[in-house]
Parts: sequence; structure tokens; C-alpha cells
Amino acid sequence: MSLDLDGLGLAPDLADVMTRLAATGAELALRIARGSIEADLAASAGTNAGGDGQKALDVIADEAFMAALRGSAVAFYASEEQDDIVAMGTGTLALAIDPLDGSSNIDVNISIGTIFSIFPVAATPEANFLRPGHEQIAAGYILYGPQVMLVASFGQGVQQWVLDPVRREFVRIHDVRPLPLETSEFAINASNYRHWPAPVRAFIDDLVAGADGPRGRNFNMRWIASLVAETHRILTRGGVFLYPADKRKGYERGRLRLLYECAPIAMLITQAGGAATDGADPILGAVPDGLHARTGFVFGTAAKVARVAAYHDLPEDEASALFSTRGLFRS
Ligand SMILES: O=P(O)(O)OC[C@H]1O[C@](O)(COP(=O)(O)O)[C@@H](O)[C@@H]1O
Ligand SMILES: [Mg+2]
Ligand SMILES: [Mg+2]
Repeated sequence: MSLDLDGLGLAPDLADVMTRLAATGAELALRIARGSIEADLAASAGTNAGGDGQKALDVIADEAFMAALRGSAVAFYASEEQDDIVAMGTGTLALAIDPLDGSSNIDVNISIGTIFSIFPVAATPEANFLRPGHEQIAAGYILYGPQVMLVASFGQGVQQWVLDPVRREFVRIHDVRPLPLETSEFAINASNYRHWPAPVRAFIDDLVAGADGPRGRNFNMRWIASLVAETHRILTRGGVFLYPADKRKGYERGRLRLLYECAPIAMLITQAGGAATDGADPILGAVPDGLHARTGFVFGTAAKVARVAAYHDLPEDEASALFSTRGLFRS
């Protein structure tokens, strides 16, 4: 397996880590393609540190990336599937990873992915990861979809590669283009509507009201339930994604993880000219208070992300008033 990194000016340590990640992604893609023939990759396999059920592929992916990074410049490894930081040896880098994103889609043959975040090594194990996302030196994802893709940023735009399944090499294609300034597509799990805070309900109500509402035009909705696939769609054609904190037990601080889901996606989106917040404040300025800390997450076309933040600026009673006049989902 090879990965074309020519012209990116990466330090040899980082280039080696990227090549190992890509090679592991290519191997996993092969296993995923053979899922159900070889093994049931969606079989239940326990519970992770964050209390989420693990599937067989979650564990396989975690073990594969950890093994592939041994002997690399990655000195510390933090994973969704590991309770604690794993010390890997000496090196200049720390890597946080969601080895398998979109686990609920494994058994239905819908796109899934891997998300990674790379920092320069710090003085203590915790200091490698409990830091703001703007200190990342690289972030990216591997998308296991109809095409297997690697999408990454090293702080200068967003680069992307497609895995050629015949030659087994990641071929670099055009860089991600700046996100369009206008968008008509939004992504949110609307089944949680009744649990959302008033500003989110008011924002979505106005989109759903379409041409008949205050926005005066129609919007379209998508929800894949794979953050990687959702991000790839938004990087390709714009849009806005919301997974807000909500009133359900365990979701008071959102669903997605700041360290290995939101911070790397925020770096990619920001590098593509978009924006990412927890609803109000920039994700890249947030410091996780634990490896598995969750956060509300809103990202995509900058104007839309700013509009969500503006709804949060409304006094609670005003947003609620908007909601009661525009509560389209109420019978
Ligand atoms: O099932 P829900 O609540 O809509 O959540 C979907 C979200 O959960 C995730 O699957 C969480 O990631 P994991 O699969 O890595 O736990 C995201 O990919 C996705 O955006
Ligand atoms: Mg995930
Ligand atoms: Mg995961």
C-alpha cells in the first residue's frame, strides 16, 4: 500500500504515521468488504469507557491501529475504545482516534469511518490530549464508503486521496474546495426534537417551515448517522450539521466526543473555510476535561453555524416564544 504525500512538506515522523494510518485503513476496508462472509463485524463485543456498546469491528479497528502505530513516532495513543491513554514508547507525536465511527451502520452496509487527531507530544500523558483543538498539527478521517477515501489537513487546506482498489494505493485527488457560502441542506437527528434546547428547536423550525416560514425558501435534510460520511458530504457540497446537547440522560453535554470526533472534524471544516462550535463557542478553543468528554456540535457552512449561535444569543424566553409560535412538529 502506498500514500502519495509528495509536495506536502510533512516531517518524516508525521509522514510515516500517515502512511501507517492509510495502510491500516486499506486493510480494514478489505475486512469490511468481506464482512458477513468472514465474520459478523456487527456482533456485540462489550462496552467501552464512555458506556457505549462495542461492536466487533470497533475492537478490531482499535487493535489494528494501535498495532500499526507501535514503533512509530506516536508516543501516546488515546482511543474511544480504550479507558485510558496508552503509552506506546518514545516519540514526537500523540494521536487520538475514533477507530470506527458510525458503528450503528456496520450491519446495514452504510458508510462508516475512522477519525484521527495528531498533536505534538507534551510533558505528561494527559497534557497530550487535554488541550485545545487548535493545537492539532494534523487531523483527518478515512471513509469506508462506495470509495475508500483519506481526507486530512496539516494546517494548509484539506487534502484528499481515493484508494485505488486495483493497485492498492491512495491516489491524491484535488484538494477540498472552500465550502459554498450558501447552503440549503441541514443534518440533525430529528427524533430528538422534543429534547432539544429552545434555540435549536427555533432554528430547525425555521428551516422546516421553508418557503412558508421566516427564511422564505426551502431546505433539504439528510441524516446518515455516520459523522464521517456527514462530514464528507458537507466538505463536498456544503451544509450544516447539528448534534446538540439535549435533555436526555447522558446527553446533557451532547453525544459526540470532543477529543477524537469534534476537534479533528472542526479542524478540517475550518481549514475548508467553514466553522464549528458547540452551538455557541468555537470547538477548536475548547479543552476536554476528560479523554471521553462529550460536547454539543454544530459545524458546516460558516453563515449557518453563526446563525445557530445567534439563536443561542436570544434570551431563553424569546427563543421559547419563537418555538411556541413556530412549533411545527406539535400536533
Ligand atoms: O444514533 P444517533 O444518536 O443519531 O447518533 C449518530 C452519531 O453517533 C455516531 O455514530 C457516534 O460515533 P461512534 O459510532 O464512533 O460511537 C456518529 O458517527 C453519528 O453522528
Ligand atoms: Mg464516532
Ligand atoms: Mg467509534
